[in-house]
Order: sequence, then structure tokens, then C-alpha cells
Amino acid sequence: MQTQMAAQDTLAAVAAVDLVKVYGSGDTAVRALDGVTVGFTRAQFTAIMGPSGSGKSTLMHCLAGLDTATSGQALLGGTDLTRQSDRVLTKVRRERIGFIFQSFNLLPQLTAEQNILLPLELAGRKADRKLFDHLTESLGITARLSHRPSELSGGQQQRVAVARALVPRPEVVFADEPTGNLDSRSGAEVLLFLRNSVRELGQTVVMVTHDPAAAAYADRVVMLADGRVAGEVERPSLASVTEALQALAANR
Ligand SMILES: Nc1ncnc2c1ncn2[C@@H]1O[C@H](COP(=O)(O)OP(=O)(O)OP(=O)(O)O)[C@@H](O)[C@H]1O
Repeated sequence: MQTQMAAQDTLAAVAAVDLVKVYGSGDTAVRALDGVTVGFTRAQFTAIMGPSGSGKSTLMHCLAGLDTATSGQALLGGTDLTRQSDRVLTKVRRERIGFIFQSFNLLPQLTAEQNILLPLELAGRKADRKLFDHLTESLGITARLSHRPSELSGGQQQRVAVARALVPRPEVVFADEPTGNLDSRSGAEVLLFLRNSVRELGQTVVMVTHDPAAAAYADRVVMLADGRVAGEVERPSLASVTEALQALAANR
């Protein structure tokens, strides 16, 4: 079974194979991931949901090379991130992964345009100017490119962060509660945009969220509970996600 999953998952952009993460040791050890096997298909938008403490952030951090797993595999393309040095992980994060955080994480001293281009600059790559123009226009931030983050609204800052994640055409974009600090309208704009990037650019997007309405923008929802995969919803709607979360809570 495990071997079968592993073979299937190599077709995925990102996959966890029997991934275990234990924080601490002895009596205080916490098994944050307890054997997670899941693949995230290329050019799909997947949401990860589950109760607080179920391991969502830990899973994302292990798959993004931000944290190291205790055992199992965290596969990005053919690379097992659990076996790489810090130096290689830094390079992988810089060159192969796009990040969108709840708190935007833009550099305050740089303009919006400089923030968007920074990951490419750090990687010593040139921006695809056509893609840059297309994305910044679609995101409605063309007139804001020379502004610093403090001169932008929260929604605008997050749209800059979305452009920063997408312009390098990463193998996967990880979004951690990307709408957590936004009003519902700005949040919907960001989610629609992420969904369009999957449809139009073939981008792979994996998003952690608490919000069933946000998860309903995804193609698929993976549910975690107690560090394990506890279910999935394909082509989710607000109703089907809410129902799955209620079923999860009832089974605990
Ligand atoms: N650095 C750490 N040291 C010790 N325990 C940790 C650490 N990080 C997370 N944990 C524990 O691991 C478990 C999973 O945490 P994680 O943050 O992945 O859950 P989550 O589903 O993202 O939660 P939330 O929805 O509240 O953000 C929790 O029991 C948490 O307390």
C-alpha cells in the first residue's frame, strides 16, 4: 500500500510519504505528524484543513523545507527534502517554492515592484517581464508598484505577495492562511486569483486554511486530524466542506 502510494505520489508536484514529525522527546514529546501520506497534484489547488493542532502548519513546513521531519519522505518533484542540508534547503525554498503568508511578509524598505522581484534577484534569475506585467495587471497593482508596503492596504499588500510568489513560476506555491488578515472582499479576490493561476498558468497551489469558504475555492480539500489524513473532499463547496468538518468533529 505504502509503495503504491509512493509510486503514485511521484506524479505529484509535492508529496508526503509516511511523514512523521515529533517535537521534543520523552514525556513532553508531541507527535505532530503521525504517518502522513498524501500527494498534491500538479496544476491543482489543494486546501489543507483540520482542527487546531492537527498538524497543518507542520505538514506545510516539512513539505516546504522550513522544518525537518523525524522520518518519512517530503518530496518536491524528485527531491526528498528530509535528506538535504540546510544550504540545499535554502536554495530549494528560494528557487523552487513560492510562499504566501497570512501577514504578507513584505520588506518595508522596498517598493512593491522590488518586493515582487526580490526572490528572482536572490536566485540570480531574470524576471519574465511579460508574466510580471500580466500578473500585476490582473492583480490590479500596476499603479501601486512604486509604493512601499506601508502605503498599501492589506488587500494590496497581499496581492503584491501573490505576485512575488507567482512571478518566478515556482513548482509549488504554499499559502498559509492567505486570507486570515483580509476582509471578505479582499480575501475573495486573492482566492479567485490563486484559482485562476492554477487554471491559466498551470500553477500548483497548496493552502492551509481554517475557513471553509476559502477552502471552497480549491479543487480538493485534504483534512487532517491528530497528525493524520482524516479525509478528503473533491470539488469542494462551502456545504460539503462544512459537513466534512462537522463529521470530523463528531468522530473525535
Ligand atoms: N515548535 C514546536 N514545539 C513543540 N510542539 C509543537 C511545535 N510546533 C507545533 N507543535 C505541536 O504540534 C502539533 C501540531 O501543530 P501545528 O501548528 O502543525 O497544528 P495546526 O493544525 O497548524 O494548528 P493551528 O490550526 O492552530 O495553526 C500541536 O500539538 C502543536 O502544539
